Amino acid sequence: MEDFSTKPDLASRALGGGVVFANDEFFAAADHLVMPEPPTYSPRTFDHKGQVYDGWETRRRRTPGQDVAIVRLGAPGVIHGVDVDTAFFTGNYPPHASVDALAVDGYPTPAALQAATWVPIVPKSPLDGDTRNLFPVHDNRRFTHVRLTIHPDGGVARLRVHGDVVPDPALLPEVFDVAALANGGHVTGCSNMFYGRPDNMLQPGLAKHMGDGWETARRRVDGNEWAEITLAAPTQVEFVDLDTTHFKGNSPGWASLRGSLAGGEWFDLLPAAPLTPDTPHRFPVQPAGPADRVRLDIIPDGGMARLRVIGRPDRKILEENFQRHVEAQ
Ligand SMILES: NC(=O)NC(NC(N)=O)C(=O)[O-]
Repeated sequence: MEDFSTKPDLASRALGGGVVFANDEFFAAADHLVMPEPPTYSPRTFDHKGQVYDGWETRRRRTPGQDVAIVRLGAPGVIHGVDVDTAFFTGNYPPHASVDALAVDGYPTPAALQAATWVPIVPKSPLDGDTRNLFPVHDNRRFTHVRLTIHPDGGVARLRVHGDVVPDPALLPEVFDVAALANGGHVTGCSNMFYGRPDNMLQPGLAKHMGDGWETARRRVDGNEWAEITLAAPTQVEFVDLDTTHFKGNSPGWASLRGSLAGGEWFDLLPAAPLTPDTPHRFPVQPAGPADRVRLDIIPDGGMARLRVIGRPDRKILEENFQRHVEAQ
């Protein structure tokens, strides 16, 4: 079985995910649940409420019940697994958790979300403290929200909701970035990710710092490093952005981009071009037929903050993909 935790985190704040409701945040705010950075801990650090935690922490319950937090996914999609990470919660982690999901249009209020009928995706399950707790999910439907319930109370550092983004074509323009995670692009392979994961390149906005991009180790043998990205749909590519921002002493010397359709031969979208450190390059692409996959070669190695593949995707395929995951609802 494929390791679901390598798939994008649909709940991540990096994609615009957010906590829209929590019934109790006495010790620590539920907003921490969706932060993209790994959780941290500083022992014997107290604020006015108690020990400071990088997570969501409720008070000790003195009445029966559970605590809940509702998360709006940054990018709606099919959920392949959930990680309830209790990092640093030792004497105060919840002994059990369950997760439900919901598909809803528009921008519902917290009250409407609480009143909705949720679909169980992880039944009430035991948790371990101070560790990731991974639960596979088998449901082919596209969801927009998740609800974490902790039984009866305690602290959770992060809630990661790993899956495949399924964008709503009705909300997408004719021409857009078909490599963006938010639009359904995703990494399907890479030669080296020593310092930074290649799917960082597909995150929205400008890279915050060097750690927010794809970075390889220094290559000491012949050849070059590469990453392969599956696009949102077969696309006529018009522009490619290769952004080396923050990579000053470790930008690739050159880069090329090739495309392929339906597993066919690779063809050039951008023949090897020299790159400048710390620069958001934009290259026009000569129409060369549609591609549903691209391969970025960085020569010989280095870092890339962002990769954008801007083009005109096949609307019919976007629509079919969307319908496949909403029909079941
Ligand atoms: N030492 C603690 O962590 N105590 C309490 N939590 C905080 N945040 O102080 C508790 O009751 O779980």
